[in-house]
Order: sequence, then C-alpha cells, then structure tokens
Amino acid sequence: MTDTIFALATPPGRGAIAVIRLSGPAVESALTALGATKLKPRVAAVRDLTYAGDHIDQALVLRFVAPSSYTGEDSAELHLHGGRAVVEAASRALIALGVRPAEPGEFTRRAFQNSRMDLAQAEAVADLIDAETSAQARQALGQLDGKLSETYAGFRRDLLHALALVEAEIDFPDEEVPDNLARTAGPVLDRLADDLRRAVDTGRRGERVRDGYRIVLIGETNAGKSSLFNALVAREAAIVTPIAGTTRDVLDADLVIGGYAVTLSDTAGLRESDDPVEAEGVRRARLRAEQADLRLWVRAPGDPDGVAADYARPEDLVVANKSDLGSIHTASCLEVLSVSTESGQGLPELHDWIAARLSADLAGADFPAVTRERHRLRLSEALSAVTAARVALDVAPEMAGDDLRRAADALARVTGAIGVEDILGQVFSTFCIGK
Ligand SMILES: Nc1nc2c(ncn2[C@@H]2O[C@H](COP(=O)(O)OP(=O)(O)OP(=O)(O)O)[C@@H](O)[C@H]2O)c(=O)[nH]1
Ligand SMILES: [K+]
Ligand SMILES: [Mg+2]
Repeated sequence: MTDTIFALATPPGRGAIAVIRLSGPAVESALTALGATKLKPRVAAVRDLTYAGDHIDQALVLRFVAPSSYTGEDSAELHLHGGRAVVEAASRALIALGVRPAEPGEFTRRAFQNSRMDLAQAEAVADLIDAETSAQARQALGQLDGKLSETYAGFRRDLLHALALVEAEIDFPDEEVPDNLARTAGPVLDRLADDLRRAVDTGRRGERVRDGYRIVLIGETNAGKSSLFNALVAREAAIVTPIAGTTRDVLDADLVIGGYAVTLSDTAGLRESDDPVEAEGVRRARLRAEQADLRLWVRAPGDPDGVAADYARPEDLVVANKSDLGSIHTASCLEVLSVSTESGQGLPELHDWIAARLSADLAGADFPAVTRERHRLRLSEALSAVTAARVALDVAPEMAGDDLRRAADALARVTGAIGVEDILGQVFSTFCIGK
C-alpha cells in the first residue's frame, strides 16, 4: 500500500498563507479526522480544522480525487494562516494520523509513476522552480509543455519505422517483401542522424540557459580586469590596487544580462611569475578561460598585443580599457570595444554587446534545447548507434537491427519510457520538499 504523504508547499516561516499538500490513499480519511468533511472535488471550502480537541486553524481546503490531480492520487491542499505555530500543529496532527512527511520531489515522482508526466517534464518542474531568469523560465515551460518529449518521441518513431523495415526483410527473406526493403531504411536513418546531431548540438545552449553562460575576464596584470568586474556586477566585489598581481583566485559572480543568467569570472593577470601563489593563480586563469563560453580580453594602453593571440577564439572580444589614458594598438582580428572603468565611458555599450551575444548564442533556435547532460549522453549514444546501423545497412542489414534497438532504448531512457529505476533517484533528489 502506498504511503500518504504531506509537505509544506510554500516557503517556511511567517507569511500570509501556508499551503500544506497531501497525497495518497488516506487523504480523505485524514481530512475527515481533521473535521474537513463534505468537500466537493476541486471546490475550495473553508473548514475549521481540529485534532484531539484542539483547534488548529480555519483553513481553505481543496480536495482532488484520483486520477485528476497533480500526482494522479487522491490529494488535497490545506491553505492555512501562515504562521509557524499553525503549520506545526497541522503537521503534528497529520503525523499522528499516519500521514508521513514527503521526501524531496516525492509529489512529482508520484506524478511520473502515475504517468501524469514523463521524466523530461518532471525535470522541467524542477527547472521551473529554480528559474531565476526569464529565459530559464521560458525554457523550462517549453519542456514542461512536452515540446522536448515530443521531439524525442518523433526520433523514436523514425527509429522504429527503420527497425520495422529492417526486420521485415529478416523475418520474410524471400518473397513476401520486396528485395532490399531494408535498404529503404537508409534515407530514414540519414535524416534521423542529422536531427540527432542537431539536438546534441543544442545541448550546450540549453545547459547555458539553465546553468549560466560563462564569461571570463582575462589579460595582463593591471589591465583593469577587477575594475571591470566590479563595474559589471555593480559592487566592489574584487580588490583593485595599482599593484600588478593583485588578483590570485578566480572570483565568480552570478548576474543577469538581457534576461540570461551569466557567471562572470575575474582572474589573475597573465604573466610569468616565480611566486608559486601567483603562478597557481595564472594557471587557474588560463584553465577558466579555456572552459569559458566567451573571453573578454582586457587590455590597457601599452599592454603587449600578444597575450590574446595565444588563446583567443574568433568569437572573443578585446576590451580596450583605460580609454581615458589612451587607445590600444592591436593586430588581432578580434572585435575591439573601448571603455574606461574610471570614467564609465563605453560601459553601457559593453553591456549591450554582451546582451546581443547572449541572445545570438542562446535564443530559441528551431529546437527545444537539450537542457541536461543526462539527455545529451543518451542522444549521443543514440546517434552513434544510428550511425553504426547506417553502415551495417549497406553491408549486412541483419546486423542493423541490434544497433537500432540500442538507439531506441537510449531515447526511451530520456523520457523514462523504459529502464528508469537507475535514474529516478538522480532526477528527483534535486527537488525541493513539497514538489
Ligand atoms: N585611468 C584609469 N585607471 C584604471 C582604469 N581601470 C582600472 N584602472 C586602474 O588600474 C589599476 C589596476 O586595476 P585592477 O582592476 O586592479 O587591474 P587588474 O587587471 O585586476 O590587475 P591584477 O589583478 O593585478 O591582474 C588600478 O589602480 C585601477 O584603479 C581606467 O579605466 N582608467
Ligand atoms: K592590480
Ligand atoms: Mg585583478
């Protein structure tokens, strides 16, 4: 028998209202025991909740009857006055009635297990709760709508179609099916491989929207990286001094630019140093620059041109700082924007430039973006299996079947159609309690 669970669904602490959610077979008997009777499903009603002779609260109570609820089970919401004592009294009463506190994500896990949503949608619920930028919310809502799931389901249909063609030839090798039926699966697989490849490529975009786009400030010592860092995050987060080699550790700050989450990093100035501490700082700076989505090469007038040349990528930007003191000379092909963190000149333009870059890199392409490493791995697996099947098709069609089944399995695991036990814990452990 399934447990009946409850959790506070609103943030803990003092508030106008606090909502306790319940789900499971014993919801109705628990409500009755608390004095909340004669509740029409989905109609809010005010009831005096009492337990063991104590008045708990005058609450607004909502009841849902299986399977028409978030979890697919009988469930209810108690809208209480939002004080700690009220919530505590209600929780104590529920526990005494045999209703147990929910684990993180347990409501959504039940929704998944009762087929109210697939795994990709359950992950979208977690993303939507965590969303702090408009782009994150948009992406999560698209995934919750099932757009991503539909895309995966479409891939799977193509695969099963190809598999049917291949197996028809194996099962009826002689007269019932036309010769070379298996080979007609070729174009289907070619198209599918293209689609999978594109989907895998959207992975970086989806993950960046969700986790933050990584921008690193890098350059010579004293170029003004920390000054620029402070200007962009609008507070004195990093130490600025005229002494070369001030910054050692990588300093990260989360900010939102143009509706997108960004992680901005300040780094140690690049120079050879005998000081082991500074040398370690420089090593970390280079490493972070390599991993970044975008590098801003900060240069002051007089800094040598060479630094960026070694590591820069064509999409990077040179920020010519200290424009109040003069301009820089550069032979690099990178775009250059001049600013002064001292006078503020050029800073709005830099902000706009970054916003435009974010939107160019991250805004909706034709695909709902793949948002998780888990999805990307499975898609890559499916892609390599499809590629193998495509090769087999021309030489030994009977070998292609196994590859195609492997690809279909990999896709099914993304939405949780099969083999989910091993990933359930991983997916739902990231949820907050009450969801
Ligand atoms: N005139 C002028 N001075 C600036 C400007 N930006 C920064 N500075 C000065 O340049 C010096 C170095 O600035 P930082 O921000 O510490 O430079 P950094 O690149 O972080 O230096 P390290 O951490 O040592 O690599 C400080 O004295 C700043 O006040 C600017 O736009 N104009
Ligand atoms: K400095
Ligand atoms: Mg610095």
